Amino acid sequence: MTLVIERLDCTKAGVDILTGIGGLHAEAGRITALLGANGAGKSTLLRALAGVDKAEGKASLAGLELFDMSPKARAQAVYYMPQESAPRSLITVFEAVLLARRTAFDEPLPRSYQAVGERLEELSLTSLCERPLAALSGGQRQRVSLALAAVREPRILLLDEPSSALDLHHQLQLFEWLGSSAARNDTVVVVALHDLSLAARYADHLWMFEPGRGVIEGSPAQVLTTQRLRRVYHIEAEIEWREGRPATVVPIRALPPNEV
Ligand SMILES: Nc1ncnc2c1ncn2[C@@H]1O[C@H](COP(=O)(O)OP(=O)(O)OP(=O)(O)O)[C@@H](O)[C@H]1O
Repeated sequence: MTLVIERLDCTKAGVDILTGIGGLHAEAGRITALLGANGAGKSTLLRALAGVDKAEGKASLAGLELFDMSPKARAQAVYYMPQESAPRSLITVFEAVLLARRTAFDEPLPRSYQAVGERLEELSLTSLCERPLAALSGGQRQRVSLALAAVREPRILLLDEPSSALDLHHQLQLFEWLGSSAARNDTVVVVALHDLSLAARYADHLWMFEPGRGVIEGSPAQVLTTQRLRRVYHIEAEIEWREGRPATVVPIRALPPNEV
């Protein structure tokens, strides 16, 4: 199963944010990372796919035409997790995740309890399940946001910088969990990321905003080149390879405009 974006255009407040984006694929069961500089349009692309931002286009997954779906069906099939983490509410972690599950599934309560328990366990949140959302740290709230997303079991999961508040242990744990969860559930997972080493290591496929070319796609080995990092991020960088693929991107220095 593959998400295919044939074309996508998005205008906000009279400004063209995305024009002529197309020719993009994201295979189910794999992690696709979405890369690009600040303001390139990563969040807008994910929000447009989810129907959160108004956009025109043609995108499909196994015969499902995203832009022809009712808002309700689209909200069930495609979930967008924003950069901001779960709200500082007084309901507990368990209640919040259970509510998300019950909103998405009409099922017997014990089944919901089981699904919620499993997701909390997988994301190391069991010990926090009685804690109000307002009493969590930033990283803990970001992991709760992931549980809120995962428990809905969308066919397409779009994550906007899901590891920005996480310590190193939880970053690695998140991407390992994401990879196995995508494969187990045959979910299309697209993750907007600034950390190129995480993208190199965990993504099978990359989409990258490149000035003048829209969004290009390819394997980490095809996309992550030092020349392209100069053009996209205006940096000098070294790329370390392990087992035939880029493993770590080491930023060396920010380039002044006359060197890009
Ligand atoms: N409501 C809006 N009205 C006008 N322009 C907007 C609006 N929202 C976003 N933009 C512009 O759209 C462009 C893309 O923004 P977007 O948030 O998608 O970028 P991004 O790649 O996710 O950036 P970042 O890495 O900083 O999160 C930016 O230039 C931004 O200023």
